[in-house]
Amino acid sequence: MNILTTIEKRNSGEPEFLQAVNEVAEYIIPFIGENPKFEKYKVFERMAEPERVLIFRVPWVDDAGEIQINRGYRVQMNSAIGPYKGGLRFHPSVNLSVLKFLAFEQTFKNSLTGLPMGGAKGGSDFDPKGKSDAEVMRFCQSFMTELYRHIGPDLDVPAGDIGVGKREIGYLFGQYKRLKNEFTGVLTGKGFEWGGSRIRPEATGYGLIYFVQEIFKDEGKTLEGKVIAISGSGNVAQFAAEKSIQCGAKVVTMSDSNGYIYDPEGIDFEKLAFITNLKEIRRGRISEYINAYPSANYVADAKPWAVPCDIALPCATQNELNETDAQQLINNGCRFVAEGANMPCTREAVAIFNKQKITYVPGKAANAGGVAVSGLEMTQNSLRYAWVKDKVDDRLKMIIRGIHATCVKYGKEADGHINYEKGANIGGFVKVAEAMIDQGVV
Ligand SMILES: NC(=O)C1=CN([C@@H]2O[C@H](COP(=O)(O)OP(=O)(O)OC[C@H]3O[C@@H](n4cnc5c(N)ncnc54)[C@H](O)[C@@H]3O)[C@@H](O)[C@H]2O)C=CC1
Ligand SMILES: O=C(O)CCC(=O)C(=O)O
Repeated sequence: MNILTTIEKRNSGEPEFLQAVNEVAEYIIPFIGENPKFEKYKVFERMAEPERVLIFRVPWVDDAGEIQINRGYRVQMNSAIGPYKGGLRFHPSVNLSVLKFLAFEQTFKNSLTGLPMGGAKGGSDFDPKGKSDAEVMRFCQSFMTELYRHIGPDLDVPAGDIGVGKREIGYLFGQYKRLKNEFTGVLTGKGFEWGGSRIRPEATGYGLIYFVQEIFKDEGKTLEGKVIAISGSGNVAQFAAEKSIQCGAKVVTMSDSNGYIYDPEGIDFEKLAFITNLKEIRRGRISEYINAYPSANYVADAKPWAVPCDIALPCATQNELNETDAQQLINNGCRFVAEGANMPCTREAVAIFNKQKITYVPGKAANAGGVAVSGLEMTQNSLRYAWVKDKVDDRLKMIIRGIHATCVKYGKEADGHINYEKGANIGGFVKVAEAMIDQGVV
């Protein structure tokens, strides 16, 4: 039976996970064909099977005194090159398939950073939207009351993802410290005052723009005056927008799960500060933007891909950009797509980008800046030291340059076009695969 048939049979009913595996397989299976040792040691088959999956009950009491029950998960995918590392997602759509796809992607992404981090992901179907701070705290405490047994600074170091920001990391860290009676770097994305790294909040969004700048640099271009469509309005979207504006680009859209805003004059620093306050403090909806800035439009129940732009940065969630969106973006002049989110483009959308030679950068390369700075936070915690902002930012730029170079090395095609997806998948695979062979059949 061929490799993919076995994996598909074993994971039937997990569409997101199989989508992620199929994407990687498209490039890795031919690569394995040219490098038979990887076949002999069944490296790809082993990489597609998590080392461990934890599923647990998370009971908590809401503000009305009612008992609520959610499901918690941690998928510890691969520890060949370092401790498990990857975020926690709190969102009603969370299930095993989604977390396995994210943990699988994370393994390749972490490898690309060049830092010693394995791959993991976790979370819960808990929805923080509409919950009080006290409810979020009680949920986080209950979640950590089980998770703490399975993580540690040299074992597994979770961080944030959708629905998990500084507030949630604080509650999770507080409970871990209380249960273990020790102050260690068991989570990243911590507050600066208690072990967090400078630039970690900004890192995913900034890293995404640094990656686009690397591509433009090779072509002798800059971001000055470029029109950018961004989806999402959370952590990644906000800091991708901030860095884009700093570089002289014009950001015209942002969105949430209810719809998007289109501001043809561009979202400037003041307007972005309004969005940050709206999302991080008031926890409101993006539709409120047009009350403050009436010259912008709000489009309900839609994604921002019909808007003319030079560059599209999907920064919300998986499968948010399909083949119709891809063709519409191209018809409107878009020539660059870089994923701030994990797997936001469907396979059909990517096929259209590849066929029409649109520069497309997958999330495992383009959004690796976040986990890279998490890795630097782990380093600082081990040193019991805190680097200044510029030092972390310089390291982030250096890591992104390295990832770009790896993609070019493995992804350059005969006609000079760079297939970043091919480059990222092969580049991420090689290091993990070699480590797995070195460590025997485990
Ligand atoms: N936070 C980080 O450091 C990293 C995050 N990512 C990825 O970036 C994406 C966004 O994550 P964050 O910004 O951290 O989360 P966040 O919770 O700060 O923001 C999520 C954003 O996505 C929107 N969203 C969620 N579900 C949606 C849906 N079904 N349709 C449309 N919009 C939706 C939300 O309204 C919000 O604007 C995710 O795919 C995440 O896995 C990737 C690398 C690192
Ligand atoms: O910072 C981290 O450890 C995880 C970031 C993350 O979840 C991701 O890269 O998707």
